[in-house]
Amino acid sequence: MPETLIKICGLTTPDAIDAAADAGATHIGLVHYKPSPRHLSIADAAKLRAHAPDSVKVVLLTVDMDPKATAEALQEIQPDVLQLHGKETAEWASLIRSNSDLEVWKAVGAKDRASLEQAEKYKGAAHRLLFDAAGGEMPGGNGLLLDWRLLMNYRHTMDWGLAGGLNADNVVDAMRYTGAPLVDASSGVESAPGKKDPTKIKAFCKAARGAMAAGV
Ligand SMILES: O=C(O)c1ccccc1NCC(=O)[C@H](O)[C@H](O)COP(=O)(O)O
Repeated sequence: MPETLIKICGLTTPDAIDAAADAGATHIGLVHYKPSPRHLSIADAAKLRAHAPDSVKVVLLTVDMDPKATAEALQEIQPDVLQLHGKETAEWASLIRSNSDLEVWKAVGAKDRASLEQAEKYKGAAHRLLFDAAGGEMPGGNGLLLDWRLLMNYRHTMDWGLAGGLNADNVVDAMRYTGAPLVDASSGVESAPGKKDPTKIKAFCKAARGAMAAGV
């Protein structure tokens, strides 16, 4: 059985990266989006990227960033994954994919089955879909729970992941109901918006890894 991937998103300090890596996260997310409480400048994201150990893959998150600025950010930060969290088209995802060695992920607000089906247009353009709760104030990181029933028995045609309001208390049920191969948490492992809590990160990773080991 493949390992469930665990992404801790919106990290802003070296200590938080260490906490995620030590807890067994497979991916860490760095947000470059000015309105977010987790926003990092390109220079700060590059410093944190350099701090990240080889055991974790670094995911850079952008929102509708123009192609030139995206290319500059990728050059500077050298992430392993680019997560497009706005209204980026499949053509745009495909262009990035074909011009880089990056994994490209597309976040999709899952509000009904039709939104899942529409996301299939990213097949071949993005490597993975990240289903997140729709309708928050910000494009992501809202701590809103996605209705897992939408994903139950859904026949996925692409690699995918589950985000939206996950925390140590609900991640096992989320995995059980949806069979998610990747779980992603941000607000649920914070003590305040933008402030990651090492204890909550540890508890989240422990719960997800425990569920994985139990074959959930
Ligand atoms: O985290 C942010 O502040 C953010 C801002 C703008 C776009 C995306 C953002 N985060 C994306 C993520 O991958 C989050 O982990 C995901 O939306 C889940 O967040 P949460 O519901 O808070 O766990």
